[in-house]
Amino acid sequence: MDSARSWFQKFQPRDKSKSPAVPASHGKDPGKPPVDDAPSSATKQKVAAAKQYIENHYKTQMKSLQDRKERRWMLERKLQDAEVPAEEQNNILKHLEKKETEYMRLQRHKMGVEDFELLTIIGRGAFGEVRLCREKTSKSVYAMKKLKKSEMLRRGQVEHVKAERNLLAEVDSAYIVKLYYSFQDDEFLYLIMEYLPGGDMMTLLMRKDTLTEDEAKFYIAETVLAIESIHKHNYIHRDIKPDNLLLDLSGHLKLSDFGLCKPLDSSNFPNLNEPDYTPGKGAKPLPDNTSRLTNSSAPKRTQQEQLSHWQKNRRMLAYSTVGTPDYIAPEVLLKKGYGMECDWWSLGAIMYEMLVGYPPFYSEDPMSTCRKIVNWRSHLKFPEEAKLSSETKDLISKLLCNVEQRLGTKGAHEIKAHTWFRGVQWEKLYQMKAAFIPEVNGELDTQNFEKFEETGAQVQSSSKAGPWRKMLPSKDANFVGYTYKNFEIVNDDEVAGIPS
Ligand SMILES: Nc1ncnc2c1ncn2[C@@H]1O[C@H](COP(=O)(O)OP(=O)(O)OP(=O)(O)O)[C@@H](O)[C@H]1O
Repeated sequence: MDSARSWFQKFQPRDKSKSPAVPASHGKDPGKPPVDDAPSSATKQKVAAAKQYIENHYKTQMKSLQDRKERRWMLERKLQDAEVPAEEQNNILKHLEKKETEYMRLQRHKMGVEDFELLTIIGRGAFGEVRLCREKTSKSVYAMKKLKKSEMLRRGQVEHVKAERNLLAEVDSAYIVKLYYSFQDDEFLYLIMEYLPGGDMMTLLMRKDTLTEDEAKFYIAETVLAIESIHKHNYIHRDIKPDNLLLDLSGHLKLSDFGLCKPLDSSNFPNLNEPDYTPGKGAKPLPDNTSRLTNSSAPKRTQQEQLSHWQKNRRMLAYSTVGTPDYIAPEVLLKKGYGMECDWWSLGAIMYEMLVGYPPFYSEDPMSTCRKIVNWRSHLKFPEEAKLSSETKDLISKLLCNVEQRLGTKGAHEIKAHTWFRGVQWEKLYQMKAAFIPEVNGELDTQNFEKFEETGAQVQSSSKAGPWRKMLPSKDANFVGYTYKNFEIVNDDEVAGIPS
C-alpha cells in the first residue's frame, strides 16, 4: 500500500502554477478573466496511469495471496496422496513457508538491470536483443530479453509486449519458455527467462537440411503441445516459426517470443485483397524470381537448388526488419479476422520445411511469398525428390488449407488423432529422449547460437542506471504493471540461509 501511495504522489502535478492544487476560483484576482480549472491532458494521463497502477497493485497482491494458498494446498494434497509420515509432512510444509517468506522478501526488492552481469549476446530481434546473463546474488544464469520502449511505442507494439509478459507469467507448461522476472527502466523493458542452450529450430534446420520423418514427428508433436497450451489460455501466437522454437539442454522444444510479431507493415506488401489475388483465381504476373517457380516456360528449380537459395537467404530474412512471412496464415495476411487456427497453418508450414528443406511458399522476395500464401491452392506442391509418404502429405494438406477445413479448428485433439502421429506418446513426450541432444559444455556455453557483435554502450554503463534510479517510479505510463517475479526464483540455498 505504501509503495502505491508514494507512486501515486509522484503522479501528482508538480508545477503548481500550471495545475493548482486548489480550484482556480479560490483566491483568484476578481479583475482577471476566469482561469480554466479543467485538468490538462498530461494530468489526466497521469491520473489514469496512477489508477491503473493501483488497480494492478491490488490485483497482483490478491493473485499472489491466492497463488500462495494454492501452493500450500497442492503440497498438502501431494503429501497426503504419497502417505508421507506426519512429522515429515510438518517439516516439508515448514520448508514451504520459509520459501514463501523468502519470496516475499524478494518481491520487495526492486529488480534492475544492475542486478545482473551481462554476458554474450545470443539473439537480436526487431525491438532489441537477447543475451546470456548471471544474477549477481544467486549466480543463476538466465536469458535476458531487452526491448526498447520508444521503439515499441513507435511501432504501436505496447499491447503486444504486455500480452507477451502476461502469457509468460500465466501459462505454466514444459513447452513454454519460463519467465522468472520482468522489470523496466526509463528506456527498456526486460524479460528474464530460462536460458535454453540448445539454440533455435531455424539453426538446427540450417545445419541438417532436412529431418527424417521420425525426427520431424518428435518436434512437430512437441510444437502441437506448445500451441495447445497457449490456446488453452486463449492466446494466439500468430507468428510461430522455427526461429521461435527453442531447444533446452536435453533437446526438448519450447515456444518463445509471444505477441511480438514483427509488424508486417501492409504498406510494404502488394494489395493482397485485389480481385486478381483472391485464392483460386489466376495469379497476376509475379516478379521474375517467383514466376520461375510457377511459370511452365521458365526453368523449374530442383529441390536442391531451391534449398540452397533458401539457406542463402534465411538468416538475412530472419534479421530483416520485416521478418519472414513464410509461416504466416493467409487469413492473417489478408487481415480478414482470424482465430487460433492460424497457428495450425504455421505448424503445417514448419512441418513441410522440416521434411522438404524449405518452406512451402518460399520465394526470394517476401512480397511474392505473401502472394503465394494467399493463392496457396495453386502454389502448394510436394517435390517428387522429397519422397514424402501419403500420410505426411495428407497431414500437411489438412493444415495448409482453408480455415473451415483446417485440422485443429475444433481443438488440438483433431491433429493429435491424425495417423501421421501414430505411436506418439503425448503424455510422456517430454520425458522421452529427444531427437537430437545439443552439444552444450557448461552453463555459459553459447555454441548453438550465432555470434553477434556488441553495438554501442552496454546498458550497465547507462547514466540512468545509478542506484538512485531504484528510488524513482518509471515515468512511462504505457508500461505500468510490467513487473513480475516467479515463485521459482527462490531456491533452496536461499531458504537455508533464513534463520527460522
Ligand atoms: N530464453 C532463451 N534462451 C535462449 N535463446 C533465446 C531465448 N530467447 C530468445 N533467444 C534467442 O534470441 C532470438 C531472438 O529472440 P526473440 O525472437 O524472442 O526476440 P525478438 O526481438 O522478439 O525477435 P523477433 O524479431 O523474431 O520478434 C531467438 O531466435 C533465440 O535464438
